[in-house]
Amino acid sequence: MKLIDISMTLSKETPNWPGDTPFHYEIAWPMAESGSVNVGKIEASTHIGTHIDAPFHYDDAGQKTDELDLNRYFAKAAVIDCTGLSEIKKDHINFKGEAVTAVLFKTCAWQNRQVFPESIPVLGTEVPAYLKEQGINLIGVDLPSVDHLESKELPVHHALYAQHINILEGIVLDEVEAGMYQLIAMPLKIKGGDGSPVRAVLISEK
Ligand SMILES: Nc1ccccc1C(=O)C[C@H](N)C(=O)O
Ligand SMILES: [Zn+2]
Ligand SMILES: [Zn+2]
Repeated sequence: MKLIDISMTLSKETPNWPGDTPFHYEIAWPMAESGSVNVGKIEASTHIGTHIDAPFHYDDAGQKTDELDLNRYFAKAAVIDCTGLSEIKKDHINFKGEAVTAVLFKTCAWQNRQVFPESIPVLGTEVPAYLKEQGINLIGVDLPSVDHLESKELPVHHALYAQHINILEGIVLDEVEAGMYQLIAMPLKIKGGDGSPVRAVLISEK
């Protein structure tokens, strides 16, 4: 069984959403002071790097990070190659395989992970209803958002939410072939949270 890491590295080079809290790590209590151990301290937006959005991120009444159903993040997942598309339409979505509950879109549109992208491909607003019909309850993108970066209305976030589909953002799929995998991407149990960084991995079904 081979794990494929599809997570971004968290460091001071990890680009944050413009204006949001950057990632910061420091050794707050070095061994020389504590006498026994190095102890670190972290600060960051909950939407840093590879992360999930809790529905509370886009709806005040939505589910919080600690209330999420973890089954969704331990899922049979189809990776779909959408390289070069500026809008992903439902015709691009073809996967075979039973009991698939997650679809991961490989766009390869965010190559340099040390810089926040200027523009990104988006999902067509008809895609969520189609995915729901296929039994999907989680989608993932190799991008910092499922909507246009300037969007304030977040039509795709809301269209997914209306279909009870959760969102995983910032995965790295450049080296991953289209096909079927087991996905594991567990959010931290942050009480009242609006999202969480995750360590996302795939296990090949082959
Ligand atoms: N961190 C932010 C700060 C301000 C405005 C949006 C964001 C976002 O994170 C939006 C993005 N669609 C996201 O869910 O990750
Ligand atoms: Zn997010
Ligand atoms: Zn989002």
